[in-house]
Amino acid sequence: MSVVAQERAQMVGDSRNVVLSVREVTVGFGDTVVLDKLSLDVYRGEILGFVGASGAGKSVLLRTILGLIRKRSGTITLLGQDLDKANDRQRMLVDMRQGVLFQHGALFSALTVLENIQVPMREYLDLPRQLMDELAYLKIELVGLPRSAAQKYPSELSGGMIKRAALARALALDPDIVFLDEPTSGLDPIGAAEFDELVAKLRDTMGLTVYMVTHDLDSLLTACDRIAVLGEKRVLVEGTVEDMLACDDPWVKSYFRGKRARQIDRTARG
Ligand SMILES: Nc1ncnc2c1ncn2[C@@H]1O[C@H](COP(=O)(O)OP(=O)(O)OP(=O)(O)O)[C@@H](O)[C@H]1O
Repeated sequence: MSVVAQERAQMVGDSRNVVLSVREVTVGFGDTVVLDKLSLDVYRGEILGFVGASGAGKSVLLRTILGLIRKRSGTITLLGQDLDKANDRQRMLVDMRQGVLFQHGALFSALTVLENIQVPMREYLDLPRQLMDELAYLKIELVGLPRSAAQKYPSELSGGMIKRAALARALALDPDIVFLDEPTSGLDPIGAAEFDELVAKLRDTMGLTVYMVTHDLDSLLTACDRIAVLGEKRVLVEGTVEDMLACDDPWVKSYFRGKRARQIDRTARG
């Protein structure tokens, strides 16, 4: 957790303020169980990196948390609200306090960047046009896009700009938590590192909590405060990079102690 986030957490008297709590969640399709009694906590102000082998169920968990897939059992408490017990209004309030950046950005191609950012505002708020424009421009600035990007369509943007525009849309309602699904996939290493820096900056300045599904070792090793590894249908191990290095699970070992990881570690240590 960053110093700023820690200070903020201490101010409210709880340095381990849980924003998302997943308890014994089981999800399956037909005869196949994908997640089996999986539990995971995400704390306020942290960047949690969620990693696991391809097909392990990272997207399934994310979609379950977002209410897009029905779980078989277990509880998910987001921002203090047990999602199973939420009525429509409570669900809407939780939805307003979370932002999502789907893989590949998932911007509406027929809308400009400005209009894309305004989609959540139109859905949840009743604001005059001029105010919505001002707010959207603020988000554009926040994610490091030039003002001129506002009137562009997604097809006119580079991959990195699309990610930033999608992040701006995820931040449209000043959420408490953002879910990022493979945010740096498709970006070159410099673009990916810049995106990671942006996410860390937003966490520091806005006190944002970040749940990041990623395969990107650089992100995991340099941007994330904590890492959770999905395997065998549950969270195999969670903790710091050191905890990953100390883990004896073969997949975790090969992932975090492989050649690529050693290269990143050497670069980080200068
Ligand atoms: N709607 C669905 N119906 C049936 N099976 C599904 C459905 N969605 C996902 N699955 C299965 O659940 C398993 C986990 O898939 P998921 O997409 O969550 O993996 P992942 O960890 O996100 O993989 P990747 O890193 O490759 O994106 C896979 O075997 C997939 O085929």
